[in-house]
Amino acid sequence: MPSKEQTALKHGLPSDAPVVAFDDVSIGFEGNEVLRNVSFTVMPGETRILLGPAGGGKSVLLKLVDGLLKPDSGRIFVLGEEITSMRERELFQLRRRIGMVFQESALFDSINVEDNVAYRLNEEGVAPEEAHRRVVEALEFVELGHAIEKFPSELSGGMRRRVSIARAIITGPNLILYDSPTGGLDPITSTTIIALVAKQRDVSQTTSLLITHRLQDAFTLATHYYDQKEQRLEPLPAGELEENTKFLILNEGRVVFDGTTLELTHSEAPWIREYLA
Ligand SMILES: Nc1ncnc2c1ncn2[C@@H]1O[C@H](COP(=O)(O)OP(=O)(O)OP(=O)(O)O)[C@@H](O)[C@H]1O
Repeated sequence: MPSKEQTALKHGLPSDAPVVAFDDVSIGFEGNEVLRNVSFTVMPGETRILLGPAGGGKSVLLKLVDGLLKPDSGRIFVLGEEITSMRERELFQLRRRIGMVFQESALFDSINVEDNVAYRLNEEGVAPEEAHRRVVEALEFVELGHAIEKFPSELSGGMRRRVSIARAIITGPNLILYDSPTGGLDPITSTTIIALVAKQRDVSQTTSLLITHRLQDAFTLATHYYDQKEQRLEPLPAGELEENTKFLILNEGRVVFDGTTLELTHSEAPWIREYLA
């Protein structure tokens, strides 16, 4: 396992610098405040799981990280840069280092899997042979090498999610934002997607923020590691927790929990206990 310094170096950051930092961030729409005074940090190599009731502001938070929305107040730092005041051109550069897995996969139905996965490489003008090599590598990472010529309409929901993960990792991002990657999937297929999230965390040490509505997904990530040799999720020894996995829980736009798995499971706060019950 790489050291904290090695993981941070991979992100081009000093080891004590966060990959994402929110400082007193608020945003609202038409008079309704959606996030209120949100502050938290995500360190290099960390997988930060966002939980909370529907409408609590989780997707808005991810869009703020990607610079798709701007806060009304507060400051946001991503990969060492303050993005709050960035112009679109600078944001475009920064987004090249961020992979986004959107809700419902958001694939282009009129082009095949290869072209969907290669989309950002084509935008960047990467040579076709190089793009093909990287698409094959990304599809192999998500165990979908055989589907390269298929169209999205020919794929199952789980396969579509895997294609969207391949598309997000193709540029070798420093940060991945997963918006409900298991939403609408059955429990077995969800576990295959969570295994890929763990693989990115444990094999590539990529920092990520992940929204999920399934506590089961969250606790699987916190109690399992990706075994590269066996190519599957394995439980950590009894009593051990995955130390790079942390939680942020939002309720009605406020942070109601920010901490480790152990702190979460030992929380005495009535709202948290009820939420986890
Ligand atoms: N562009 C927008 N314009 C107006 N309101 C918005 C916009 N984006 C989000 N909202 C509102 O912000 C609130 C929070 O939405 P958000 O999608 O972030 O919640 P969430 O926690 O991700 O919910 P879910 O778990 O259902 O995905 C909702 O009331 C939503 O209607």
